[in-house]
Amino acid sequence: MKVTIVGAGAVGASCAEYIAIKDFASEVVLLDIKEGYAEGKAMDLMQTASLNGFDTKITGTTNDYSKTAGSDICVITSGIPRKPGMTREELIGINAGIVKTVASSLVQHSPDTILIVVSNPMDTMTYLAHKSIDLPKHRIIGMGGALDSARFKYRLAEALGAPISDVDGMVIGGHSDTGMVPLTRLATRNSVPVSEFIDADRLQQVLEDTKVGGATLTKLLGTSAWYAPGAAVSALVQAIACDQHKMFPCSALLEGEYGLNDICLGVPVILGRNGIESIVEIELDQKEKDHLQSSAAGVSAVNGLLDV
Ligand SMILES: NC(=O)c1ccc[n+]([C@@H]2O[C@H](COP(=O)([O-])OP(=O)(O)OC[C@H]3O[C@@H](n4cnc5c(N)ncnc54)[C@H](O)[C@@H]3O)[C@@H](O)[C@H]2O)c1
Ligand SMILES: O=C(O)C[C@H](O)C(=O)O
Repeated sequence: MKVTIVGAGAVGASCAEYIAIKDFASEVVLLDIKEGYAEGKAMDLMQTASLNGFDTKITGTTNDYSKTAGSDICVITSGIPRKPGMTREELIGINAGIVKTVASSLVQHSPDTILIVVSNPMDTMTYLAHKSIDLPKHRIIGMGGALDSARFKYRLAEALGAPISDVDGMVIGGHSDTGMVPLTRLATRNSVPVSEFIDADRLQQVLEDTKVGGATLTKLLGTSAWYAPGAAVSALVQAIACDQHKMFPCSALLEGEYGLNDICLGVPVILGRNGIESIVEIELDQKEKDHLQSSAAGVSAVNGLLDV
């Protein structure tokens, strides 16, 4: 199993580290445009192998796509992160050009790959990948919902005073400060609705904190987060590589599902060796449907800024 990660920055390197520690891939290639950077990150990570007990071979390259040839899975994390006070959508001007070029270079060398898009604004960058390269729709996946759901579970556990392993919950919709749809109605503690443990106001606070999870960290760190994003990407890569058929909310190209068309948006999908094995259509109540529709409208408006 060969995995390429483009962008050896904070998220790309974190993702490579988690993949290596889980030890399911034979090879991880890090590629970056900055001279020597990916080579340095790869060497540093390889010097953790004997300490962390993994056999995954990590190599780095400065923009040489021939080294990525034959990758089973490619991850795009290249591009700029936001600074405090910015939205993800403001990154479109620089990141669209980067994602378009990187995606087509990757597919040129790995025509059978499954592509995971991470760069922001992620739903729009995933849509751009669909529009600009020739891969079947189940092989282009945007990562956002897995991260947002992990943050939702963190906030739920905090509010409930429960261990995180006790709680379950999912965030669908756009990966943006306003577009996320945390499904509070369906969140549980050991199968019991969380509304049995906390009141509506506290649950609303959990929802609001979840939606601004990325912005909160950006304010604290001065740049956007990388540990949980890297872990979330590595979970998707593992689900595909190991054909786990696990369900994650991912940004998928919708063709009628949830009443939406010609848009990439976070919905529950089953991930396996073919990428998106299926899109799961869950029954939403009217309020959730309305939130998903307005989230889609927001993403569509940003997609409209693309030159595709
Ligand atoms: N989808 C998500 O949930 C999620 C989570 C975290 C970060 N992100 C996004 O991921 C992106 C990366 O974030 P980061 O914190 O790792 O940033 P970073 O600045 O640490 O790393 C980005 C790397 O991309 C490289 N790069 C830029 N242009 C390139 C090109 N054309 N080819 C190859 N490499 C190139 C840079 O040299 C840099 O090393 C940002 O757009 C950020 O918003 C998304
Ligand atoms: O918040 C960001 O800009 C980065 C990423 O999308 C995140 O949610 O951490």
